[in-house]
Order: sequence, then structure tokens, then C-alpha cells
Amino acid sequence: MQSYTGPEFFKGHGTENDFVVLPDPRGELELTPDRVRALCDRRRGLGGDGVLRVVPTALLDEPAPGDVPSGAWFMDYRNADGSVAEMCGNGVRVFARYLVEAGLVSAGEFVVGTRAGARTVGVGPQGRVTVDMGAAVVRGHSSVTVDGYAMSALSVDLGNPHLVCLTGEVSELDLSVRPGYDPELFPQGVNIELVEPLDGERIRMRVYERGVGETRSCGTGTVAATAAVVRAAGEERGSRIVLVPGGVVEVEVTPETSTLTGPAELVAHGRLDAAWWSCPEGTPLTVSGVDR
Ligand SMILES: N[C@@H](CCC[C@H](N)C(=O)O)C(=O)O
Repeated sequence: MQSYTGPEFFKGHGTENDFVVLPDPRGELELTPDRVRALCDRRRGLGGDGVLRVVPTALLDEPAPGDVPSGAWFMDYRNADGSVAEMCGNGVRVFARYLVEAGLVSAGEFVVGTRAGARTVGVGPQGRVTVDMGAAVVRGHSSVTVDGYAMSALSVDLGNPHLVCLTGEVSELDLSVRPGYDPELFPQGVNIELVEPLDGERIRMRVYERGVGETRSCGTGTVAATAAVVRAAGEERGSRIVLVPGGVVEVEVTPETSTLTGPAELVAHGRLDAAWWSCPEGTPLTVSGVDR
């Protein structure tokens, strides 16, 4: 008989960028790449674009950035392929929603720790969450190859790396294969956004995420895309509504910082099979207790 007494999990998404949330209040979960891949596997696991481990900064097993208060909750983010990333804009909104729903913080404004530094989040009514994402730093120009087409791209840093291509109709391009990019400039990989300006207020975006593949949304990507579009318009500040396959978010950029606002949903809660969690890699993941 299996015992579903392993780690607790939640499942959530922000504009269909979906995550497994693993509460780890005592800092004792060993999140190996194999476990991350199994959790994110859409057939043998729970399925997700990434994992969000919820751990007190004081119990983190790596040095936290200097601006993260030791009393803050830290978002230990992993991509679906098991790799570690610095920041996740949709993930941090889901993370914040979890903290409020679990009663770990009060709704309103609070700080979350990430590998990109401290991020102030505001959880409002109906699950809308705003995050101060910090400055979108433009690093220069590069190029990518998407679906056989060479395109110029703007390198934008949101704590994690992005290459933004301003282009025409984005829906026709094939993103099932990783776009080509300069590996010398991005030895750790890069997230690639295809962006179609629709009018002065709205842009459409698709994304190929480092460590995942094409996803339905990418919060840091929407900020990078807005920064690129605002810059292309010859402005240094501006806001855009960003249409992604999984929904809509709002972004504002200034020279000093940027904000991302959008939905964050929690859809399930349960416990992993304890035997799976402690057993050798390769054993199929089983779950139970999905109650919502
Ligand atoms: N989906 C995220 C970005 C997640 C990390 C990214 N794949 C990377 O490796 O940098 C977002 O919403 O920002």
C-alpha cells in the first residue's frame, strides 16, 4: 500500500505558465534535478513549467543576494529540465498568492527573496498580483534564428537573460525547436521572445523559455518585451498590455524599475507518495489528494 505522506504540494499558474509549489518551511527538501524533472513531467508527474520551493531565506542552502531580508520567504525556482534560474515573473506571483492563501503573510505588500534579489509584491483582490521586477537592463544587440529565419534581437536582463525579437505576425512561427543564438554571449542559455507590436498600447508575445521550451507565458519575458518596444519607440518609459497565449498581463517600465501585474491561480493541493520521494530516480511519480 502506498503512503501519500510525502512532501505537500500545490499546483498553480500565472497566465498558464504553470508551477508545482513545494512548501519547505524547515529547509529540508532535497530538490534534485531528477525530482524536478519528474514533478514537471506532464505524463508521469504533476506537470509544470517549473518548481517553486518555498523556503525561509535563513534556511537557504546557498548565499542569498544581499538585499534579501533574512526574514523573507525565498523563491527557489527550478526550470522543468531541472536547471536553476535566477527569477520567474509569473512564478513569483503564484508564490506570493500561495504565501497569502497559506496564511504565511498578510495580503498587501511584502518582500519575496529571489536569486535576482528582493522583489516587492502586492497581492490584491481576485488573485491579481503586482510585482516590482527591478530595472530591465538593455545589454545590446545580438541575433537569433527562429524557424529558419535570422532575426536581430535585443538582449535585456531581468535578473535572467532574454533576447527580444521585434517582428511581424508571431503566430505563424514554429517554436517547437529551440531557436539558435550565440552561445558565447549566453553560455548559460537564454529566453527568447518573439514580439509583435499591435498598436501603441498592446503587444503580442510568444516565448521559448530556457530550460523548458515554448510556454504559454513568461513574466520576465513580458517585461523584457515591453522594454524593447518602448525603446524602439524612442521612449525611456512606458506601459503595454501584453497578450500571451495563456492570457494577458500589464507591464510598466521606467529607467529605474518595472512592474508586472497579472493573475495568479492555485488550482490543486495534495501530498506526494513518500516512497517515490525517497526512492531511486526513475521510479514513476504517483500523487494523490488533489482536492481542488
Ligand atoms: N517563466 C518565467 C521565467 C522562468 C525562468 C526562465 N526559464 C529562465 O531560465 O531564465 C517567468 O515568468 O519569468
